[in-house]
Amino acid sequence: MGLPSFAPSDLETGPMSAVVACLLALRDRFVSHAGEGWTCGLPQNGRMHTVGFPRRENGQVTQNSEVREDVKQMETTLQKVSKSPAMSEPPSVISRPELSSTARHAGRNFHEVFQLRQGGYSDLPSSKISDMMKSTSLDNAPTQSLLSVVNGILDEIIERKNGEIPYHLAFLLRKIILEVERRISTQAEHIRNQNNLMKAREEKYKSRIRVLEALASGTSGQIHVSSNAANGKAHVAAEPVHRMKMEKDKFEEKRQLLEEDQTKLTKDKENVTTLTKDKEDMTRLLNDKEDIIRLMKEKEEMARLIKEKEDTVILKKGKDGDRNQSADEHIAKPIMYKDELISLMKEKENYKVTIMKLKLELEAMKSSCEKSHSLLETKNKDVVNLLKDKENSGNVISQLRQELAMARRSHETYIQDLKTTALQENRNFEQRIKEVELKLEDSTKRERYLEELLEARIQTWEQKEIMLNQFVGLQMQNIQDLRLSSVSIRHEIQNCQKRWSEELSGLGQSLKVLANASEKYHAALEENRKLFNEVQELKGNIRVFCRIRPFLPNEDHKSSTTEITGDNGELILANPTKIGKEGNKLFKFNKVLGPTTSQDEVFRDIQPLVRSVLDGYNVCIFAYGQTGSGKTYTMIRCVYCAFSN
Ligand SMILES: Nc1ncnc2c1ncn2[C@@H]1O[C@H](COP(=O)(O)OP(=O)(O)OP(=O)(O)O)[C@@H](O)[C@H]1O
Repeated sequence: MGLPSFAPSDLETGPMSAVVACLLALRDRFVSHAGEGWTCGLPQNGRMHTVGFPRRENGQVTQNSEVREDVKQMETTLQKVSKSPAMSEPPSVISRPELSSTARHAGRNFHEVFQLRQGGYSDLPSSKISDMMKSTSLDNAPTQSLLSVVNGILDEIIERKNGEIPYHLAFLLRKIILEVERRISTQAEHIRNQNNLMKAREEKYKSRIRVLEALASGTSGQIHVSSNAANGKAHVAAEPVHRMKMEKDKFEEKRQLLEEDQTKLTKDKENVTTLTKDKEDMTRLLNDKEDIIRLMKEKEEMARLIKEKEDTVILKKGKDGDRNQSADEHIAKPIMYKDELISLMKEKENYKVTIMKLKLELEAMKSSCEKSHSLLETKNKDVVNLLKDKENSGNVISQLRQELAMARRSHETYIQDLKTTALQENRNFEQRIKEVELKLEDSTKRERYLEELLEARIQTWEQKEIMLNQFVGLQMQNIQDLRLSSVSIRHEIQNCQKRWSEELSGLGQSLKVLANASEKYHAALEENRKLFNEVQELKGNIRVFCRIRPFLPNEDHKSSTTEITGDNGELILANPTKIGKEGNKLFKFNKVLGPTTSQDEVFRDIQPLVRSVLDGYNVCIFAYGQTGSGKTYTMIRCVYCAFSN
């Protein structure tokens, strides 16, 4: 049987699975040794058989095919266990309080049994080993104890010269190896989960840093808004307080998350410590294997010594042959040497077989050790990477803590500002409350005054309503009276209308009579006018009147004399200073108006001319005479009388 080969890619992608495969190969190797009928000897041709592990049932050994089925079943179970997330946590790190005491007790029992043993493992009673093989004992036993047990059993196998191994011990070895495989696979899964957790945590920290940056940039804006709000609008002041509470809650949540992360990191650190211990155990196992190799070398040395002894025996045999030829009394000695030789030959054969077997085991163990060593180196690198990740995480955490402290300081400053603003706002609120209370008192007083006024006005309006009702009643009565009177008036109007219509008809007839009379009057008037104008024409179109002004008070009455002879318009002027015709001059006019003629008499002569003007005739009147003779006096009077009439 050859050990499984591992590609570098396998080592990179799944070092834990490679370790599991290696241990499985080791297990199969041991099982194959044990499967050769309770005594695990090598065949004569030196080849290893892949024989399954036999089981004892009712004192009989079962067939190898059944054993192989069991082995396959166990391998399948092992794969399931290594892949199962429920089994990913090793029992050594179980933290449940109800199991911890039981686990400690079982682990102590296991350790006591396998460390404080008397003699070899094969000397232990099968009942005790079966007790130890119970799932609780193996599950709760420390890994170091398990490895030491494996080491002890391997030592015992090597020490046994014939390679025999008891069934129960081989089964125990197999179970322990399975348990170790399961733990290693669980650790691998755990490390993988830790890697994923670290990546997720890194993403979370990055997102938190972004959130903190956003908060740091948004906080100043909020302060600015709150300061603006504090200037005038008091009702907005409650909003910053609410926002402050929300910010505080957010910081509390972040703090809790950071504490949880710190706890998780502490757990990771503990897991890394456990892994480091496991690594140390594996290193110790490797050292033990090196001791095995050293023992193998010693065995080789021993074989060499046996060969030398054999050579010595052969030489002795040659000497004894010479002695047989020389003496008969020494017959018994060769027989004794022969028996000794036969036994030595048998022993030599056994040693040869053992040496061959050990050589093969040594080679297999060497290769497995090398692979285990490379796997351990890979694991060591993983552990180093994990430690580096842890350091980086620590740096990130310290950086985040610093940022958190800065954010906390800024938050405290912001809270302080908000408190100051809140105090100021409270003062403003108190002042406003006082003002509002004063206004409320004023409004209460005013309300009372208004209520009283309202009551008075209601009473007044009630009185007015009563009066109005009375007035309305009176008015209604008056309306009734008026209606009655209006009916009577209507009757009267109708009677009047009848009378008026009758009178109008009478007036119409009178008007017709008057119109006829008027027409006749106008006709007579026209005729009269014609006759008047004809009279005027007959009187003369050009008429000359002479008016004699009386002497004014400052004039001499004896300077001139006038004499009017009659109404025929003749006038004689007498000048006493002159004789003859020169002393009496006769003038003839249409009419002569004397000094005693009044203005009305003058107008009486002019009035027909005025009527002719109104009838449409052109008339011209002008005055002629000496300055101061009385022209203006006469004309003004005539015009005045004409317009006045
Ligand atoms: N018939 C009269 N009776 C009394 N007084 C008269 C009469 N006629 C004229 N007088 C008086 O004679 C005066 C002169 O009259 P009037 O001014 O009319 O003269 P006259 O001719 O218009 O003068 P003149 O050419 O300068 O304008 C006035 O004081 C006026 O009162």
